[in-house]
Amino acid sequence: MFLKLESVTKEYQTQRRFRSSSITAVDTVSLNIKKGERIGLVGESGSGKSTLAKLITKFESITKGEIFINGYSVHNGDLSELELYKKVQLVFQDSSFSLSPRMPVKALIEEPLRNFFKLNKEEREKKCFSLIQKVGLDETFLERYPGELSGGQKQRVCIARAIAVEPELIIFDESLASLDQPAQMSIIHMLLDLQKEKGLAYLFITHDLASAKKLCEGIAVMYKGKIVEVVKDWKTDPFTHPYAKLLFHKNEVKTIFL
Ligand SMILES: Nc1ncnc2c1ncn2[C@@H]1O[C@H](COP(=O)(O)OP(=O)(O)OP(=O)(O)O)[C@@H](O)[C@H]1O
Repeated sequence: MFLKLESVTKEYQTQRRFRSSSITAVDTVSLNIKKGERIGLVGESGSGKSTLAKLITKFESITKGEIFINGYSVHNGDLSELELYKKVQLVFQDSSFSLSPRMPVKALIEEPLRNFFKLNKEEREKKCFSLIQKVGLDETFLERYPGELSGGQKQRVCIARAIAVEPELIIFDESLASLDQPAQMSIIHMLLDLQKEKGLAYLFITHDLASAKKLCEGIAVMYKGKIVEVVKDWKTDPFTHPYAKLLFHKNEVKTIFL
């Protein structure tokens, strides 16, 4: 098993007018993702999806439970930050804040290549060309600066940077939500091709079940901090939990009327 979540809980402490209370954002969640598996994580706003992504990538500390990558504990210090970063990449809804405005796209894509691989200048340039093409942009974009790109183009550069690391898992947290339908579809096709080529695993977080179904075979449904249902193949396995059924039904109705 590549990723294993065992009874993961995250509580946030809040302070209001001298009174402290806690919010359970993620509540005893267990989930497994195999190498090369594509899992959609769906659920309404506030159900704990982003918190779960932050726990897997150690952006947040865990309250209870444990997360394992290839059998190594993420929160108990078995993996260094660098090892974790090399294995798991996280792409946010608006990752453009991570793009330095003073660096051209080429330098931005070269950065992870320099950090993780021993390549000479020529090999690095070749890799940059191939990565920019993989995300559906042509090589002229390599000379541009982030400020000269549209939102969708910036997202593609962020995805190219994530792929450059050659991770085993990419977590997309509403990463395509700000893109129009054709741009979303073209990135989804690119991700499917890439998955076939490299055997990457994806955790695709969204509140839109329809887009999760386009990219993923498995769907995990989150509701009020808990994973209430996991179907390993949504084409054949029925949803049984009432909230998951409602979500699935809403999606069917939306598809019929579109
Ligand atoms: N830093 C924080 N401090 C306190 N509460 C938080 C914090 N971050 C998230 N929460 C709370 O945890 C719960 C889960 O939030 P989270 O962002 O994980 O939900 P989500 O499913 O990703 O929602 P969305 O789809 O709207 O992004 C929410 O009730 C939220 O208000």
